[in-house]
Amino acid sequence: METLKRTLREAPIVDRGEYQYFVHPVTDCLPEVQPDLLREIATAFEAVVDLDRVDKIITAEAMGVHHAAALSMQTDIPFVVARKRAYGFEDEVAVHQTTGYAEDELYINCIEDGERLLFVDDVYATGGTIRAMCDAIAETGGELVEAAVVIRRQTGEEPVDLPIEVQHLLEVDIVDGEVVILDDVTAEATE
Ligand SMILES: O=P(O)(O)OC[C@H]1O[C@H](OP(=O)(O)OP(=O)(O)O)[C@H](O)[C@@H]1O
Ligand SMILES: Nc1nc2[nH]cnc2c(=O)[nH]1
Repeated sequence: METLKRTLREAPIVDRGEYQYFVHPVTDCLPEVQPDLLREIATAFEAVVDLDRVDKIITAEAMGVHHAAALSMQTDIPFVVARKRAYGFEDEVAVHQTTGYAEDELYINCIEDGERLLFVDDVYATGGTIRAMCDAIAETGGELVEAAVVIRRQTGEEPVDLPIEVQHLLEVDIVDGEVVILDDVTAEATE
């Protein structure tokens, strides 16, 4: 995780209302996304998730998509995206997403009954997005068996209760205007 850690420590911080927000290729596709960073992350996901029991990867638009695509290419497991746009397919399930700074509607399509799913995302902060995804996935007929994010972002508040353990690759906080790495859970698994 050396590239990820180095680039996070260098990440610009912007204010989003009360919320301090780091800007990084993992979470914003800015500055530019380097292919070696995507590979590093996909390889680390392979090390911390039991992929043998996963039929399909699911992610949330927009900033989970590049991670799901990289992991899909590396594992040959297909992926779908919970989109911010409704398609109106018969089995579409709506997700009401609440984060620390916004609310949105997402829509899940194209999950088959009994499919075992891995939820992948860029970051987990309040847990609002994962909570909403868990509830909605339960309505699709699919089974959420694994969940993993690149970055666990501390917010100073307890995250919401979740029905599944969420793996993360790095845990970070923002202290005095800089990203601080609190935990690298992949250190033993990948190095
Ligand atoms: O744990 P939470 O507080 O729910 O925050 C995490 C969510 O916030 C971001 O999505 P956002 O809604 O900002 O949309 P984006 O992916 O389009 O940036 C991120 O991609 C996660 O999905
Ligand atoms: N880009 C970005 N997304 C977030 N989602 C939750 N916290 C953050 C953050 O600090 N930066």
